[in-house]
Amino acid sequence: MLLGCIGDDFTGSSDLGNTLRKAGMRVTQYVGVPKEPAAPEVEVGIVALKSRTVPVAKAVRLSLDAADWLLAQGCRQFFFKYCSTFDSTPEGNIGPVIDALTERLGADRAIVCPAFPAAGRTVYAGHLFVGDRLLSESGMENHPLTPMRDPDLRRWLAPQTRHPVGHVAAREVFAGAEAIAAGVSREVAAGRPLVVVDAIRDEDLLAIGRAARDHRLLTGGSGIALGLPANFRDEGLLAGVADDWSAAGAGPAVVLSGSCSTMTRSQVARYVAGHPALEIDPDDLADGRMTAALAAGWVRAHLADAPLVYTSADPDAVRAAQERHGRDAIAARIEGFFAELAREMVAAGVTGLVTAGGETSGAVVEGLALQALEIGPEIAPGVPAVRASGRPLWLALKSGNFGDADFFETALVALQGAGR
Ligand SMILES: Nc1ncnc2c1ncn2[C@@H]1O[C@H](COP(=O)(O)OP(=O)(O)OP(=O)(O)O)[C@@H](O)[C@H]1O
Ligand SMILES: O=C(O)[C@@H](O)C(=O)CO
Repeated sequence: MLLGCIGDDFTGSSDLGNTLRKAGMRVTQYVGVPKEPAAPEVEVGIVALKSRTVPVAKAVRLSLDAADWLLAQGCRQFFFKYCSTFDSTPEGNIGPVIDALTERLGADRAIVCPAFPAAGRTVYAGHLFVGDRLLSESGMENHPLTPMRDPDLRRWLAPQTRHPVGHVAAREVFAGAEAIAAGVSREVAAGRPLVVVDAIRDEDLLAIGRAARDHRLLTGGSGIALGLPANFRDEGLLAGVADDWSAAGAGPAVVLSGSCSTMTRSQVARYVAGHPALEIDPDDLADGRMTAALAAGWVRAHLADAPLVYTSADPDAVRAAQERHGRDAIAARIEGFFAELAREMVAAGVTGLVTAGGETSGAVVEGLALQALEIGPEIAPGVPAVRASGRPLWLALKSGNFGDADFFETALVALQGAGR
């Protein structure tokens, strides 16, 4: 294994896997820290954690366990993947995890760059933009768990870390890899080892990747991984990605959506117009009127038409459900429902699963006790098809904000083949 990655959620981890596979590396995503060594052909191992919004100490412990396993696999470079919208609070978890990883890995510097231009996330003058809006005016200021109220990454990260935060500005990035490397070294020499680096185009990310050739640790969104495979290729270390994806699952497929993001809700609305769909009311789950067994019966009756089961709802409905049942309690109930439903579906012969939402996808993948996912071809920016190792199951784990309105249909074609 050459590159060891730690992802703070499941969909984000497959987003990173997508970038690295497209650039020519053999990628496996692990569901939590594996107990066994990796297969010898794996060039990139991504340990996917559910650590974005857990208490700081737990996020640090999980991330260090992942780092130890990746160290044992012989990785020479490490990557901490967080969200391209820098989802965190003044307490963490991005800063504390970077601090802990720099120490454990003996890294004297860590680039901080959530830019992902293909998804509209850019960093300029140390500020994070979503499309043409500052992060703090993009809707992310209302995020239920990690409201992002300051777009200045240097200011947002400062209270989260023990280290001063530096900056390499766009004009240095535009000057290319050497200028970026010099800029980072200047910041480190000045006592600012966590360095926010501007990036607004893929070519900036490629240059950052070249500049970071010898960095022990990088941190960011999937974007700055774009330039890393070329470094390994230059050294003749890559075997090339096997092109064996044609064997996608021929069995039935199901879409499960627990994401309530604006994009997912428009995807649900589009899909409902042409497919059987079952909307789950959280109140019914809470009082037992709806169960995974009942929903599974409905799904089995519609299996030929790739049915959708969803709890996706607008912010007012979500807020009301949270007030009635408690935010964490209702989330746990819904996630448990999807996990059990997925188990029933796989037992019923489903070979394709599309899941929407990071927490939802994490619950499903953990509920199915999948241990490793091979990263396959891209379905949409940030979303690859993945195959469960050793099982006849193909999945698409979609982050809340990713994909266009037709995403579910597009994903089913990718998972089941063009013949569906
Ligand atoms: N109708 C609802 N009412 C209350 N909570 C809900 C409802 N539907 C889903 N949830 C919960 O909201 C959370 C949605 O988070 P999830 O990570 O799955 O989606 P997301 O935040 O849109 O995606 P991402 O993290 O990839 O951006 C889950 O914990 C889910 O259980
Ligand atoms: O970086 C992103 O935006 C995604 O991979 C993600 O982590 C969303 O949860």
